[in-house]
Amino acid sequence: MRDSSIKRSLGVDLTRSLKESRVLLVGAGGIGCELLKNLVLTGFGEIHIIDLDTIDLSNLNRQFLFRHEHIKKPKALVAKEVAQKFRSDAKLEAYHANIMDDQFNVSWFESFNVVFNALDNIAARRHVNKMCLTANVPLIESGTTGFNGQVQVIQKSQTECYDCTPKQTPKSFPVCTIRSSPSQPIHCIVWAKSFLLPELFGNSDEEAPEVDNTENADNASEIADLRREALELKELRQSIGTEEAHQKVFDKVFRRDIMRLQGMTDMWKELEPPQPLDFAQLQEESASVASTISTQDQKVWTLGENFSVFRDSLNRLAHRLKQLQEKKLPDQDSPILIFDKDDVDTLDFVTATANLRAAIFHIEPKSKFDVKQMAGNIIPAIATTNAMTAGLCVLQSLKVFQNNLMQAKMIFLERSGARAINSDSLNPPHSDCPVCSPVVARVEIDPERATLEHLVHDVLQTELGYGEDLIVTIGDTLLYDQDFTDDLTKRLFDIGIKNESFVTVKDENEPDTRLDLELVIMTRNEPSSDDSKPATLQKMVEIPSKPKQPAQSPTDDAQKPEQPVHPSSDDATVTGKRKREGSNDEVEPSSHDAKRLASASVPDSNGIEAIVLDDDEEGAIMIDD
Ligand SMILES: Nc1ncnc2c1ncn2[C@@H]1O[C@H](COP(=O)(O)OP(=O)(O)OP(=O)(O)O)[C@@H](O)[C@H]1O
Ligand SMILES: [Zn+2]
Repeated sequence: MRDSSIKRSLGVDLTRSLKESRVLLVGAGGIGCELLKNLVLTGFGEIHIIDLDTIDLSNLNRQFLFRHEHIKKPKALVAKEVAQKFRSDAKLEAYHANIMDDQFNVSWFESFNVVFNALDNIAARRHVNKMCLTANVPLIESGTTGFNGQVQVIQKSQTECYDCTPKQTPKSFPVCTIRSSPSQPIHCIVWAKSFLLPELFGNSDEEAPEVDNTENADNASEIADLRREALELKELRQSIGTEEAHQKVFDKVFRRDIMRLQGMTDMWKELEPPQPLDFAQLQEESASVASTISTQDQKVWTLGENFSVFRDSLNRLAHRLKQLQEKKLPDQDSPILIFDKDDVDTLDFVTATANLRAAIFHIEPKSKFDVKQMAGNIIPAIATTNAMTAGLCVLQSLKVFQNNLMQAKMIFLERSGARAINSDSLNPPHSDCPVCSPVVARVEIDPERATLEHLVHDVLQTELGYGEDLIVTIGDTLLYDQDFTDDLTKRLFDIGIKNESFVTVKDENEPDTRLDLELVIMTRNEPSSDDSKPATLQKMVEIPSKPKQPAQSPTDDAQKPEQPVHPSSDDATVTGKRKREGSNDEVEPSSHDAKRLASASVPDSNGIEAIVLDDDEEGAIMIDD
């Protein structure tokens, strides 16, 4: 976009703020590539991009900054290089690194006006959320799955943070369902990917996260049997690479193990018992199968075809393993092969063996394409969802730059509802959120002299007025409480507290208990003089009391805590009252007026008429002109 067009759309003031801004983009994948293009073309002045990964063939269909010649190159560096061509005066900085590395500390985060998350995992999202809260930098969090997308604006003390609502952990299946009584295609796929493949080619001692191995009185004997079976399979590993390997594996997992299960009649009172497969019969059926069958990934293969792909992929994997073994140096660990959705040999093996197992348990088979989605835990990434989400991220960030957090929204992209784009007001922070409810304070220490006692007595008790009853922890490790004073005389550095460590302080004083306190430890650059205190608070902070839990009225019981909260239009921060159940279309008149005003053409301080982009009442994006 030309500068003059940007100015006309955003107004002179906002355009200038963007030009002078310094923003961080975390992740240069599906959303990240789109977002970087938007940021550059909208005129953001300085953009830092970080991504730990290199470019893969499977990224090219939607991560449009990348081309075939970029495969194996760092995403962040290529993204910077390509986006620079859109606007030569944009200042871009790229890091091929993990955002969780220590070098990206609170002070570094503080140097940005806004941070954009375009990540694909909870751990990194949580980390950036915490860093932004501590550095008091607004965060625009985003994510997509298939046709669904979400954008959330997070600002310390004013909105919900990423961790205010619990996040779903990936689904796991009980070990007995996977190993003895599958009833869905996914059970057979998890068995092939997380049990059979690792037993034959991988690290079978590692527990797969999607298999729940918890033992209890009901499944103890079954688990003992399964251990024995696994041991037999391990022995079979020796035969891998020989002519008869596929028959040995087949006879064990698709015949003998199944006959044992069949014999457990109690299990099959309600269900149809499993039927072992016959090697000779399938050998015959597969004789006429074309050798190209495994390339037909949208077709659901017949039993004979699955048998053929099983035999063929087992040979391919065995050959690869042998080659790796031959190259292995004496001091290296034994080579292994692990599942990767983009590794055709492992995907063929998992598809074929999952389908053979599905036939045994009377479960519908799946195409290789479907198995790839299910085994890779992937919901297909859709380029247009990413593009729309990235656009919405920028629109939301404009409100932050306009100091207009009241107008910022939680945005949802959906395919199923009446509208593609829906919005909701931002919720205030949850008072019991372990991440954003603590008060943050900084403590400067002289690393040579400061002990835990200096922290507890000088800073917490003398400066901040804590009583005797407090608990000090770092991560999950207890540093101090009234009954544990062993480390008091030790130097902070010697008990694992370094520059930018987070130390949590909990007040145990009843009844007037203060909110939790998060201390960020900052080491002094210059050694301090001997008569100065080794640990001091950088700036005094107020630590309010914990809010008392209100007595619940009967009507409160009907309200779920997750329900959205409307901001009241005249509040400085996002606080407000709960929306009534089923009142999605309810509009507050005062906020309505505010929105109409914001979306009208208004002359800015230079008299230029700005066309302001905004959400309308219904959640759609509107451009007034
Ligand atoms: N801790 C981290 N530090 C830096 N970048 C990260 C971190 N965790 C994830 N990322 C990056 O975030 C991006 C997320 O993008 P996306 O969701 O499109 O995933 P992808 O790995 O590119 O694609 P897919 O998983 O669908 O094959 C990836 O490029 C990934 O490397
Ligand atoms: Zn929170």
